[in-house]
Amino acid sequence: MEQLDMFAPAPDYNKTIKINNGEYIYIPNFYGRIMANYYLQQFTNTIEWKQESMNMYGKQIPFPRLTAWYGENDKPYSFSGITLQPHPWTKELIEIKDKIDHKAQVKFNSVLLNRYRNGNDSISWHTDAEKELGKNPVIASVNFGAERKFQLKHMHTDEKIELNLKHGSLLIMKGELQHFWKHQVPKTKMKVEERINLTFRVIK
Ligand SMILES: O=C(O)CCC(=O)C(=O)O
Ligand SMILES: [Fe+2]
Repeated sequence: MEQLDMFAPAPDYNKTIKINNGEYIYIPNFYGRIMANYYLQQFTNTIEWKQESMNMYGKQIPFPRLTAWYGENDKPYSFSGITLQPHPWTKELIEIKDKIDHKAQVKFNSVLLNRYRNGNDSISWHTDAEKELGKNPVIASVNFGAERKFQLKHMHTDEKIELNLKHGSLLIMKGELQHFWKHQVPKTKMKVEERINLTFRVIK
């Protein structure tokens, strides 16, 4: 029975992996160490990080991570009961967006940044299937800093997939994935450094 809790190892890198009801591509070395270090430092110092909170049963519960929203200014974004007005693109975000647009063959217009300060910061099971993202959204996620586990779980079959998202890596999720799979970055008891994640999206 223990097997039910096991996460299947990721089969292959750099090419499209077809799973039940979805597809993804994981590219561990999308950025080399020098560029990845540069972006980690830039984003740590220059992004307008905020501690947002969620209203739950009349109480304000802080998110277990810092967030920031950048992109085209006519595209506000709502999730977990909050609406964010984007900051304008920075030079570094545009550079990354151009490289990812090319790779994913999508013109992204917004990016949500998450900053996980230590192992106690996390994002719990959810989908990126908000109305504004439309049907079968492509989500491109870039990672800088500490390696953390990224887990996917099929909503109907409970099938699980786990990836260790490395410094400088890119993960693209597409097809039906957001309608059938939840994802999370769980807390960890291991001593980990900061991690910054950028998820590029198209807001319709
Ligand atoms: O930090 C990550 O890898 C995932 C972030 C995420 O799922 C989100 O912002 O929706
Ligand atoms: Fe997400």
